Amino acid sequence: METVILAVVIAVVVLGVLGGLVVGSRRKKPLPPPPPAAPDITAPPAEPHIGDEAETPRDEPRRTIEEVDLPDGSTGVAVEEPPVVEELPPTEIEVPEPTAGRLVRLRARLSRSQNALGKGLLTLLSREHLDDDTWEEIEDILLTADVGVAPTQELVEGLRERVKVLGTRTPEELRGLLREELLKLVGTDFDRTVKTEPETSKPGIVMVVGVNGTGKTTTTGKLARVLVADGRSVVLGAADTFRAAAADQLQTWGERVGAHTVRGPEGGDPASIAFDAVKEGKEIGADVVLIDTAGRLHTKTGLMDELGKVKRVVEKQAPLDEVLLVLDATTGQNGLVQARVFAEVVDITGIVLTKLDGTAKGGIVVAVQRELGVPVKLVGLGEGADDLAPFEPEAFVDALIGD
Ligand SMILES: Nc1nc2c(ncn2[C@@H]2O[C@H](COP(=O)(O)OP(=O)(O)OP(=O)(O)O)[C@@H](O)[C@H]2O)c(=O)[nH]1
Repeated sequence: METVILAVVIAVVVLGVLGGLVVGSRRKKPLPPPPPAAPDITAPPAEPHIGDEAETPRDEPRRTIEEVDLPDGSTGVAVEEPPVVEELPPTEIEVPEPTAGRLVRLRARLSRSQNALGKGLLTLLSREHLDDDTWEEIEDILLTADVGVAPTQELVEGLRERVKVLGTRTPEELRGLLREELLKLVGTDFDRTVKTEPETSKPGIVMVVGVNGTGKTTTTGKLARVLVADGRSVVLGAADTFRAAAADQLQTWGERVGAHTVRGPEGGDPASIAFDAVKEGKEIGADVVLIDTAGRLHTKTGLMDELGKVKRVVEKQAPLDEVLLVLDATTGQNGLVQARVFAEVVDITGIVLTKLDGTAKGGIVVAVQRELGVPVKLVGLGEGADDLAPFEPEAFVDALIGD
């Protein structure tokens, strides 16, 4: 019996020792490194290029928002916040520059472009002997500046007479003489205010006309700024339905100063848009309605008739206070022919000479007033928003002859 017990004990001890050895050796063995996880290879996303369409995944049919399961909060998956769409701030209303003294402010542009006229005349007049040749040169300078034949002769005669009476001349005296004679030509008696305050009831109605590309839309926009600067409220009528971008262009001008634009479909009837603009101006109690019309060649009878119709339709509601003819000063004498035809179709009451900053032909101011008997009321002296100035003869002549 004892032998059996002993044998069992020995067997247990031997088994225990063997088991311990095996476990111990397992503990000491370093574990082999785990096999590297198979890399999840996906093609790198290609950089999108400007104009690329965003692709929809091809294997997933499109789902509507109702079909998309929202993750329930219990899964612990972080729910991404929807992106916050920032509201665009409303277009900021600009405060246009005051209109008073704009021409003086823009004088440098005028003098730069008109230098040849004033400086040339002064140089010639300063010659010791003013012989016939010199007077002819003076005439040439005036004609080159598009003053026109009759006004040129008047000016030369006037100067000749006064220089003779004066005898010896100082530069200051000559400048004074020339200034007076030029002022006579430009005219100081015209009423150059843009009529926007009707005697009976509001609003004042202004229509802007002219051939293509003279600057009508730009001028209408700038004029809205002039009026807003003077404290008036404005409605714009985009009756240029011919040029696709014209209504947008006008509306942008309007938005900048808080003026509403009445517009219609592209290619629509300009007369009905003009009518609606005046109607709206009346309804909201605006001070002025400015109507921009499409550019048209004075030689196209059909288009000129259409312009007459726009005027007549507007006048069913109230008479027009101003019909402004926009002339591009760089076209010089060609503008006169246009002016004549436009004046026949719609009574022109004022002239806007644009692009005077880019031409030495400032004499056109004189010529066009003579041609129509209508004053230049505004001049465009650049592409900037406030580069439209009420025309002031003194400031204009001073810019021509310099200080
Ligand atoms: N330098 C200069 N450019 C001007 C002036 N006035 C207008 N322009 C430019 O002339 C170009 C034509 O102006 P718009 O106002 O589009 O001409 P538009 O008469 O309405 O043109 P249509 O509708 O096609 O007949 C634009 O580039 C204007 O910026 C100005 O006084 N000086």
